[in-house]
Formats: sequence, structure tokens, C-alpha cells
Amino acid sequence: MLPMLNVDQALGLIRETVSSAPKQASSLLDALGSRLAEKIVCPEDSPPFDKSMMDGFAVRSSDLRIGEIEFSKIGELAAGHESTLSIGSGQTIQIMTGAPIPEGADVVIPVEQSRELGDSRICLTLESEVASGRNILRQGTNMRVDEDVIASGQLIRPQEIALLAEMGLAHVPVYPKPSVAILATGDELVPVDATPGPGQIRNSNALMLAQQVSAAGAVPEILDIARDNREDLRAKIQQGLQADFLCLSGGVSAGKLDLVPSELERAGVRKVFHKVAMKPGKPIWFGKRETEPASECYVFGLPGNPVSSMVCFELFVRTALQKFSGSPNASPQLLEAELTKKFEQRGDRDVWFPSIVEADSNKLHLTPTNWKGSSDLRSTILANCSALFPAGIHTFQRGETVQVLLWSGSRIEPKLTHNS
Ligand SMILES: Nc1nc2c(c(=O)[nH]1)N[C@H]1C(S)=C(S)[C@@H](COP(=O)(O)OP(=O)(O)OC[C@H]3O[C@@H](n4cnc5c(N)ncnc54)[C@H](O)[C@@H]3O)O[C@H]1N2
Ligand code: MOO
Repeated sequence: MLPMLNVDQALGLIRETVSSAPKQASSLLDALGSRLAEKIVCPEDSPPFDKSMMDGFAVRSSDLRIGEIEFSKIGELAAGHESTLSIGSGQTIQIMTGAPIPEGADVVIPVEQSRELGDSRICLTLESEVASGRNILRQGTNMRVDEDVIASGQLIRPQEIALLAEMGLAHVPVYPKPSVAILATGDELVPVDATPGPGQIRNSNALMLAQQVSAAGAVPEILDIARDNREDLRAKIQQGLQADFLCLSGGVSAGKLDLVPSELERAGVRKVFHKVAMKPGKPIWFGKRETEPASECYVFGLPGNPVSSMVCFELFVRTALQKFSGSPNASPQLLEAELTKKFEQRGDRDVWFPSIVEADSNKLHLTPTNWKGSSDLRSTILANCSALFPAGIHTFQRGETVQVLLWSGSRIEPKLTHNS
């Protein structure tokens, strides 16, 4: 029998298997959270003209010296307007922030350094020398025409939207946000608002996975629970395969009613891997339906235990979604943190242990929770990450460095010291 894959090998297979989605045009309003599918080249200089950075008086620097100097004011210029006047020696135009610098001027003296003398006479007071260009933002200072300004694959955040808007790009090429169907399987499951009968439990995985999908920038659709019979499962799998991704939970291990792998293969989903040497999450299944490009679907069979589903999503599904969405480096972002106490484990699988990572001014600190296993959701409430404790090492000492996977929707809080 082949040895079970490790997490890195499984991630490698996911990156090899998942291609990025065909690009499409998106309006700027809808582009938030998508990735750019082409690099963006600057179509015009920014700023497009030399502009004033202060409300003040535009003058020639050659007229300036320390002390008080009188000027004749020949006009006023607000942002959004252009002056037809040219400034000569001894002349000034009162200018507002953002207005184009009038011809002849090469300096703006802030209004705070001015005094009206009446009869269009202005006195400017200088306490130190002023060089040409003071308080003027020259055309093209921020970016020049034909420069590459945003790389393909860049995540579109509010500031990308603003820069694209500044460049006049109302529609941009993006990788579309993936649609993700979520299919919980199991005869024991009832909807969250139903009262469980004997042997039944509530379907908590579907809602959790939907939130993880949203946090990953994708679009979830929760399907009705599939029952542990081939007909129902088959019909719901067909429904789920219409999405870009299908995430099932449950039914992937070795039980008699674990029908998911065989029904997926029957539906034309080619298995890429089944089982990874990790805890929680060992029975995870991954495959791709590739009948025609238009109906490609990537399928994850996530183990039904809630913490297993959650951690497998964070490690594997997120990585696949990143690749599909055009991320240039799709992979879980692992941080390094120092153990606050000794930790011991047994077992032959790498353990991704629900833990608390906190920050002080110079490092991250890691405290494992009192986790009781794959069904123990409660411990995850205190936690914000999984800490990786590799198989084969039984004792991890306080102060040792461990790798940490921050969960989606979680943040790192400052570590409270004894004095605080
Ligand atoms: N003989 C073996 N048995 C098991 C193995 C194995 O290798 N050999 N692996 C174990 C491991 S590890 C895990 S993890 C589980 C995963 O099993 P399945 O993916 O087949 O999941 P189920 O058996 O359907 O459910 C497991 C557990 O989770 C509960 N569950 C399922 N769906 C949901 C849901 N939507 N919301 C909340 N809870 C859910 C379910 O009731 C079970 O208690 O298999 C081990 N067995
Ligand atoms: O791998 Mo299972 O997810 O331990 O419980």
C-alpha cells in the first residue's frame, strides 16, 4: 500500500489540479475581493498637471527673500479651473489646494504666511528660504503614463478600486469569484432550527463552511442535506456539480454508509487524492470533474467531524479557491510562534491543534487549548488558529517555535502581560 500523502503533498496536488477561472470584465463596484486578471498599465500621468498642495499664493521663487515682500494679486484660482493668466515678477494668484499651477509660478506660499494690504496688494512673510517647487506636486510624481502600476493577480481592495477609478478604468478584467456548493451528508443530520430526534444532531457544518467560503471571497450556496442513500446523494451531487466547487461534509471515511467517494467517481469526478496523514481531517477526499471546460468542478469531500471539516477547509479548500481566483501564490499562510508551555502528543499523524496565538511587541506566543478531538467545537471558540505539531515528535518544550495557521475570521490579539 502506498504511504498516505502528507499535507504539503496534498497542497501540491491541489495547486497542480486547479486552474484559474477564465477572466471576465467586472465593474469597479463589484470588483472588491476579486483578483485582477491582467496587469494594469498607467494610461496617464498622476497628477495629470502640476498642482498646488496648499491654499495660498502662487508666485515666482526668484521674487522671494527672507522677510516681508509685497505682491500684486492678479487673480484667484480654485480647484477644477485653469488660469489663462501668466504670473510675472511681483505678481501673485491666490490659489486653492488641488488647482493647476498658473504659468510663470513655481512656488506656493501658504495663506497663513500672507496679509491683505488692500487694493489687491498682498504681503507675504518668509522666515526661511523657499526653493522652487515648494508646495507643488509635479505632473507624474505619483505615476507616469505607461508604467506598470498593479500586477496581475493582485487582490482588489478599496485602495485598488480607488487607483483604478483614478485611472478611469470603470471596468476591469478579473478572475470571477468562485461559486461553492455546500452539501452536508448524513441520515443523522437535521436543520439547525429542527429538534433532533433519537440519534440525530444538527447540521452545524453547512453554516460554518458557508461562512468560511464567504471569508475566502467566494460565493456559498447551501444545498439540502443529502441522506445516506445512493439516490438522494446522487441527485444532490449533480446539483452541486453545477458550481465551480462542491464541498461535501461527511461520508468519506470507512463506514458502510460512507458513499461519498464512490458516488463522486460515478458522477465523473476523477479522484486526485483520498486521505492525508493529518489530525484532524485524515479522510479528506479531493477530485475534479473535467468533462468539458464549461462544466469543470473541483470537489472536496470533507470529513464530517466539525473540527476536521473546518481545518481541512482552511488548509485545502482555501488554497484551491485562491488558485482558482488567480492568486499568484496559493498556499496556507503559516506564521511562527513560541510555545508558552510544554506540549505532549502521541500518534502517527501531524496534528493541527486548536490553539491561541497572541502577539506582544516582538513575537507571537502560542498556547494550545484543551482540545478533546475532532468533534470538539467548543475548544475552537477560545482558539484562533491551528498549531502544527509534526508526527514523530512527542514533546515540545516551552519556548520552542511552532508553525501556526490563523483561521479565517480570526485575528491576533495583543498578549496581556501580568501587569495589564
Ligand atoms: N474505520 C474507520 N473509521 C473512521 C476512520 C477511519 O479511518 N477508519 N476515520 C475517522 C476519522 S479520522 C474521521 S474525521 C471521521 C470522518 O468520517 P466521515 O467523513 O465519514 O464523517 P461521518 O462519519 O459522516 O461523520 C463523522 C462525525 O461527524 C458528524 N457530522 C457529520 N456531518 C455533520 C454536520 N454536517 N454537522 C455536524 N456534525 C456532523 C457525524 O454525526 C459524526 O459524528 O471518521 C472516522 N471513522
Ligand atoms: O482525522 Mo479525524 O478528522 O481525526 O477526526
